[in-house]
Amino acid sequence: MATSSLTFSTSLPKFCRPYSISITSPPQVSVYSKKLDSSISSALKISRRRTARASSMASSGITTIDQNNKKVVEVLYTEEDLAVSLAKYTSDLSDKFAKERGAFTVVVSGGSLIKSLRKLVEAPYVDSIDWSKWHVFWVDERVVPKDHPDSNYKLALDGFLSKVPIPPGNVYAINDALSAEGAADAYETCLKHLVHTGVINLSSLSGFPKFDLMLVGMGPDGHVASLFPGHPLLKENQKWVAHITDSPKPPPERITFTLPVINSSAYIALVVCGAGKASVVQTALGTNQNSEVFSCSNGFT
Ligand SMILES: O=C1O[C@H](COP(=O)(O)O)[C@@H](O)[C@H](O)[C@H]1O
Repeated sequence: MATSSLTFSTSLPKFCRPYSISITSPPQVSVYSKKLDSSISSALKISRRRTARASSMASSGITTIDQNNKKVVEVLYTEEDLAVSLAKYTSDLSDKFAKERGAFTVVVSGGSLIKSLRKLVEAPYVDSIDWSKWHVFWVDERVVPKDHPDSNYKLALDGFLSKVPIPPGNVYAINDALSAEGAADAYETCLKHLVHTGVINLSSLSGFPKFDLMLVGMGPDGHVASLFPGHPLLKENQKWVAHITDSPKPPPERITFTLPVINSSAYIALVVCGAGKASVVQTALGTNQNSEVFSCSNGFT
C-alpha cells in the first residue's frame, strides 16, 4: 500500500485516529465520513434505525461520532442505504443554509458520487428542497469539452442537475475552451468574484473560501478530487484552484480544488463505496496499522 501514499501536510494531526471500525467483512462497504452538528447527529440516528428495519439479513451498519473533532464515520452495508442517508444529510444542510444565509453552496466530485446522490431527485426531496438557493461547483474537473463522456459536468448534468430546478446561472462549470492552466485560473477568478458578492463565504480562519457543503468521492488509490497520492499538488497552499497535466488516472489534464479549500468547508461528506475501496478507506481512517499511507491524520480534515 505504500504506493497509495497521500502525504498531506497540515497542522491538524489526529483527526481519524479515534475511529476504530471494522470495514473488511461486509460484502459491500459504504463509508460516509462527514462533519457533525446536532441536527445531523440525530439524522444519523434516524438513518441507523431505518437501515436496521430495512435489512433483516445484515446489521444496521456502524456509526461512530467523535464529538471532539466533530466527525462522523458511518459504515453502511448497502449502497442503497448510503444513498438514503446522503440525501437526508444533504437536504438537512440545504434547509439550514437556505434559512441562515439565503444560499447553499454545494461542491460535487465526479465518479460514483453522482449515482449516490440519486435519492435527492426523488420524492420527498425533489419537491421539498429549495433548489433556487443552490449554487453548484466542482471539486475537480477533467479538461475536456462539456459534452465529452469524461466530463464531470456532463456526469452531474445527466444524473442529477437536469432533474432539479437549480437556476442555470447558479451552476459553475469550467471554461472548456481554455487550457488546463487557463481553466484553473478562470475558475479561481470566478470563485473570488462570488466571495466578493457574498455567494461564497470566506473562512476567517484560513482565508480560503468556505463552501457550505462538499460532497466528494475517493478513488481506489485514495485520490480525492484530483489530488493524487504522492503528487506535489498536495502541497499547494496558495492557490484555490490548481491544474494538473499528469494525472495518474486519465484524462491527464484536470483542474482541482486545493487541499486548503477542501478543508475550509463548513461540511464535508467523503462518500466511498464498494469493497474494492475498503482497504484504502481503512488506511485513511488510520485503522490499517501496517500502512504508512493516505491517513486522515495527515491532513484530510
Ligand atoms: O477521476 C475522478 O475520480 C474520483 C473517484 O471516482 P470514483 O468513480 O472511484 O468514485 C472522483 O471523485 C473525481 O471527481 C474524478 O475526477
